[in-house]
Amino acid sequence: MEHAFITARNARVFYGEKQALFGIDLDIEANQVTALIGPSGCGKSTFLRSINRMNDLIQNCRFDGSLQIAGHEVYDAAVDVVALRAQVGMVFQKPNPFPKSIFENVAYGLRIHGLAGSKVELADRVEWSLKSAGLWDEVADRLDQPGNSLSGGQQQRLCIARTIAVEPKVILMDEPCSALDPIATAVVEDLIDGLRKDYTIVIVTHSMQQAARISQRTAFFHLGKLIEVGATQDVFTTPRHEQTQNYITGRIG
Ligand SMILES: Nc1ncnc2c1ncn2[C@@H]1O[C@H](COP(=O)(O)OP(=O)(O)OP(=O)(O)O)[C@@H](O)[C@H]1O
Repeated sequence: MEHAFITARNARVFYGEKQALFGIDLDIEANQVTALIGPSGCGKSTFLRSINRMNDLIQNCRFDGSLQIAGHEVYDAAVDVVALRAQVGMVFQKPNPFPKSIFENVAYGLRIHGLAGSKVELADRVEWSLKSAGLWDEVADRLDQPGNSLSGGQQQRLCIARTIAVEPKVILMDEPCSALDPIATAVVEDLIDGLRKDYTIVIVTHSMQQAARISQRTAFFHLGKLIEVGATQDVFTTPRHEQTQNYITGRIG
């Protein structure tokens, strides 16, 4: 049997003495959007951040178990974490462009990862990334202006462009639309749907409507455990567990 692109086996995460994830077994398929849902504090973000070892940046945070991407153990001591985070990019809740120009926001990662040889190549790659993020037409004539002069939705697409620029395999998104208005949210949701043909996307969302709109698979977490995972439509229409049912009908969370 073929393995899923990302596999978590008995994944446990601790913050000091406190255990936040309890033995997560989860398969994430390539070129799909997988939504992580569940009540506040259930461990969605902790799980998301363990995929690219963002949790390493939190003091006292420890991972146990196995997490593999394309058959490679992410927590192997030999893993180059900087390279891993380029391969497994992340988009955050609040758009966080660098305090640099629109162009530099995208070019920066290309430079530090040595992905553009010449000036022309760099400019081409920036243009391609901004096009892929659906932002090019809005910024082509103002590339030298600060990234934070853009609207919230544009800034989030700039952050997506920056992530895409370094050619990741996986894009992690932690509530990427929660700071956006409904119109900007719809634009970013359309973008995510388009991106999945080239990337594997894992998204944490508080919005069940959003999970239903954009994901193919949904994983429901509760109190640090993975309660159920399945095709999004099945999880929302015929959940197998009472806790899932309670959450999606608004009784908990
Ligand atoms: N930096 C940290 N230090 C200590 N405990 C933490 C830290 N981050 C998260 N936790 C704890 O780990 C558990 C899971 O938190 P996590 O943020 O992953 O949940 P979540 O489902 O993403 O919540 P939310 O939807 O509110 O963002 C919670 O009990 C939380 O208090």
